[in-house]
Amino acid sequence: MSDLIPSLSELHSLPQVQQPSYDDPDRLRWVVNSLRQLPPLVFAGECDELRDKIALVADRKAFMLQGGDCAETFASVQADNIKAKLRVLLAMSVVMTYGAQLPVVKVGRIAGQYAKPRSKDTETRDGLTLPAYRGDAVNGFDFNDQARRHDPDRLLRVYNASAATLNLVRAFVKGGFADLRQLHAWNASFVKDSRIEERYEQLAGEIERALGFMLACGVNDDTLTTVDFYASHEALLLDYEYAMTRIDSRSQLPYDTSGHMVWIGERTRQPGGAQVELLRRVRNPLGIKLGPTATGEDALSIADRLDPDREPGRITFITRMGAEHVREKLPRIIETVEKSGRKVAWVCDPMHGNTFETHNGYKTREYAAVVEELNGFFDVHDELGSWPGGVHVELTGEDVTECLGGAFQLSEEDLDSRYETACDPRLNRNQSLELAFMISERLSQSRALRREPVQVPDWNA
Ligand SMILES: O=C[C@H](O)[C@H](O)COP(=O)(O)O
Ligand SMILES: C=C(OP(=O)(O)O)C(=O)O
Repeated sequence: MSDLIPSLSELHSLPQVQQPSYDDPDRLRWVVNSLRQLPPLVFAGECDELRDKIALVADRKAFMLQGGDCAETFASVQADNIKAKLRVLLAMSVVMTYGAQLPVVKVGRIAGQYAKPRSKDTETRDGLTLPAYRGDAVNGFDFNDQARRHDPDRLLRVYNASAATLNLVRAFVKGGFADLRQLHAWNASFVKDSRIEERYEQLAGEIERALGFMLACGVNDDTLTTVDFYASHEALLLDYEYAMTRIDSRSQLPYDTSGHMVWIGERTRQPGGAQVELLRRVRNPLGIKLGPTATGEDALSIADRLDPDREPGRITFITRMGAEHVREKLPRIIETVEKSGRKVAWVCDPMHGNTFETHNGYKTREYAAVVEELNGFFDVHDELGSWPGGVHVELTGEDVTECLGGAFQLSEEDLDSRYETACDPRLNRNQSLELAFMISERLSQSRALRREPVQVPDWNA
């Protein structure tokens, strides 16, 4: 492609984990070449714009909300589903922006989140062992031989599903759906728990009055009617991410055009590994997951590899320690990184360290543990004087029953009624909104602790 990017065979010669094993290399080659002919899904300039916004997060001037499905599926690429996800993310961001008086950078786990790293390569049911489901990008969810085969043609379906999703997302966020005057409409048939509903309706009413005042004063610009929304996913599959990497015609630099922001997972963040080798060459803003076994030195060594020039907004550390470990493990990591002089965005993923299996066999998370990890995250940052820059959550706009607790006190027995995730349990729309109120309170406290005046960054500066 260019000497700025290693060839696919060079990439595959590096240590790598969590990759599919395809049985037809010719077909894979054909798929990769076909993908390389297709237009980029996102534009380099949009990735730069997001990097600038994340730089504001690292600089304490904004908060980041990153959320969406654990695993998107081809079957769920439907208008209602995408709209519901967007609606919950927009409602959460309004709650946080208004409550904490801080701009919120909105990033979906969307339009590309189709590949999953797994703990085990296989799954056994009733004595039959088959390859584990690795996301629709790799194989099918159904438990039979044919579905579980790793099929390279699925990468083309990922491209098409991502393009269709992005197209609708762009239309929604720029075409009137995200108009702040629609706040009540986003809520129609939404929050059903009376406590949260009351809070949301009260907040929407206050914002409506404030907007009315602004409009009466003659303030009427795009910021009230449209939002900037970005797409992100885990850059897990080397073949796909390589095929989507393009040289930007403006800067002559490579960008992974499969999403605005891509992240490296907890299982694939080896500094000498293939994912890091590819992503260190592309210009996108990058997320790096850090679990409870990560040290401050690990964090620094991967950051040095991915971002030797310490470019503002390039690195977001997404910490997912688990509620049990966050207060013990996180401080050392933050201290080591901050002492090095690096400025990164610190984002809390309160989901991935808090997964367990119930007696009735469901993989789940307790809403209380999610809140507890977030409280630990805020407490640690408040104590160290660093900035709790964002949250990364697995959620859906539907009323699923996948995580326990929350406003409706979902119990293990309730999981049976709407457990629909293809991989890990997601917060439903009520739990998500409830979490947004909790975050907005903690954010206000963090800002008050620092006695920071309200600052409105100039996104376009
Ligand atoms: O989303 C993260 C991982 O893909 C997921 O937690 C792995 O789940 P597993 O342990 O069931 O394989
Ligand atoms: C796999 C994921 O997380 P982690 O790498 O932190 O386990 C994920 O966010 O989908």
